[in-house]
Amino acid sequence: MNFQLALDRLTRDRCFQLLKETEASIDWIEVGTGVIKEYGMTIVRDIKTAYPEKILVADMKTCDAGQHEAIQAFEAGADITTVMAFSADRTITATLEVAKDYGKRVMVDLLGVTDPSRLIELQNLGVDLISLHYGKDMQLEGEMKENLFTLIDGLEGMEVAIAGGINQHSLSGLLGKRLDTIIIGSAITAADNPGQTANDMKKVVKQYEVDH
Ligand SMILES: O=C([C@H](O)CO)[C@H](O)[C@H](O)COP(=O)(O)O
Repeated sequence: MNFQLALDRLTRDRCFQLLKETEASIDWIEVGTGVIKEYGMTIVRDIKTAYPEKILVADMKTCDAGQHEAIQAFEAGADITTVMAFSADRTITATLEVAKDYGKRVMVDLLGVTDPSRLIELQNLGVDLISLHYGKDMQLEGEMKENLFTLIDGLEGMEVAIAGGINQHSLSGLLGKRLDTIIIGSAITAADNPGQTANDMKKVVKQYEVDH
């Protein structure tokens, strides 16, 4: 299972500091939407240059102009760019086409999607990587709900990531689910000791994999 660190609402210096402290525990680095809005594609480029061996996810959250934004992300060095599942099909296919040209990938963000039939449509469009997402603002109303998983009931042939306020307490409850990537942001980035927290959380995941 991949462990993805989401860098959100942070300064550039803090992003690099956090990466230094956590790099041994993380597999994928996500440059968060707000960080990209603050610093542009330059920070995606600079992080990929500093960590070429890590998979870099540019959380573009594209919802239109798919071709242009995917080119921006991949030219900056992203391995994966994100596009919103509610976007027009044409936006999603345009993003997928660019990814194919670059030999890169697209993660489709399911934020706001409640109808499982959209998953079938996405699969028919050629999507092979999705993220279940309980948004930052939704988190103000409580923790991620179990019904998020109904979206992927019976789903096969797609890699599944999950994000949304996952912390040291909720992590273990996710490990029995059909998940390929766990995305963690503030539980690590706002921790007193991010390096230790990332290490502890990664250990829980690794131990689960050893046991199952
Ligand atoms: O995508 C995210 C969110 O929409 C803010 O841009 C976060 O990266 C994702 O939710 C993970 O962060 P946490 O919820 O803080 O774990």
